[in-house]
Amino acid sequence: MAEGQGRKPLELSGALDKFGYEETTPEIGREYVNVNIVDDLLKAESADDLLRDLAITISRRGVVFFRAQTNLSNDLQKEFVHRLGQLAGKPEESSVHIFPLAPAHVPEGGTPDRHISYVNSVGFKYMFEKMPNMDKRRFDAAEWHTDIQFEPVPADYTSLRVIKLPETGGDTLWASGYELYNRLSKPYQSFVDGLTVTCRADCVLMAIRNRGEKIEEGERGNPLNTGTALTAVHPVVRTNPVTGWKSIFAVGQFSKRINEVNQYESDELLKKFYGMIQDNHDLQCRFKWRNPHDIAIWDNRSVFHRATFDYMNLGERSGNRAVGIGEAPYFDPGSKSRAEALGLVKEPQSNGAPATGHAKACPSMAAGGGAVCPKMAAMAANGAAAGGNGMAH
Ligand SMILES: O=C(O)CCC(=O)C(=O)O
Ligand SMILES: [Fe+2]
Repeated sequence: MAEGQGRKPLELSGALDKFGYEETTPEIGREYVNVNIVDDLLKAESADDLLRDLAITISRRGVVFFRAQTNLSNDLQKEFVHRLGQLAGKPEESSVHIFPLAPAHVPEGGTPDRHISYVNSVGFKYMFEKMPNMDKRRFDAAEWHTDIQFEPVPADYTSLRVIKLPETGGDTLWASGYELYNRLSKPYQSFVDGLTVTCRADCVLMAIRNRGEKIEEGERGNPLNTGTALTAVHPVVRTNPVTGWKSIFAVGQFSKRINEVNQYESDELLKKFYGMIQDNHDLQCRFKWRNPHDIAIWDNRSVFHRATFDYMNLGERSGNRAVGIGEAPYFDPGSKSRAEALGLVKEPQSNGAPATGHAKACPSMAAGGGAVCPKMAAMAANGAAAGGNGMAH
């Protein structure tokens, strides 16, 4: 049995209830208002309860934001992300990731630190200019991905604190992997459950080949993350140990090949998952960085994210990223989708379309086969909006 399989999801204690927040969209994202991570959480008397509840909240909402955390140093940011993971039950051997390449550019005032990745526009420019076949479009919007998916033991929580902002632009987007899974029909879910995907860091391997850069071969946050292969096999449907919910995990630039099907089918499936994110913007959220030291923390097990490179003439953008290492990904066949766990599953009609509102209560429509409700048809003819269960008859 894979490690973590059968693990019980974590429950909130309510420790965070005293803080105000706004849900970014119904599906994903939460922004806490007027909370200082250092004073109100890390150094609070009940820090463990607060941080455990925050980890659970990040895992449930996918991504959480705090504004203007000006007293959060690199060291505290690393401690923060590591403690979130520990309190949410990550294995003892997992710590904070070391990116396999040394940063191409440590921004002014930044100290070289192998546990911090500098997400810096000057560094990107340097990197992109040296990349063959880098077309304009890919320069404007990075690709959807989940961080360091090429490691055998990849990320749980990533924290990104943006320190230097352009005049405008540089928003980051997140998309819910839970909801990608929810939007597949039952037979499709059964088909993808249990498949595996090979992930590889081609961009890093290319930098080594083309620019002769040296790889960090020592432990990168876990004894299993070593060597130069930068390749791992993971489940296509991953169970999040904190929520117990299933998520599609095979999305983005590192996901190369679905192993149990032929090349053509693998290409099709990967394209389908990626396309579902692009076609369903109601499972995404977008964050506008407004102040230096705004911070986002997300759960890479169940969300994807994407940077926007639309600010190149509008000033430098620079962020400090600390990435926690979680557990080896697993698929627990006993786990549920988020919709099933929360009782949000809609009953399918015989034509496969989900029955909602009036359609559930109406005897004509419940008969299926595309039968039309006479009352709704009459109301539509009168120009009235038909909806809700209030029209049951
Ligand atoms: O710069 C951004 O908006 C996000 C970059 C990114 O992918 C990351 O920090 O993991
Ligand atoms: Fe990333």
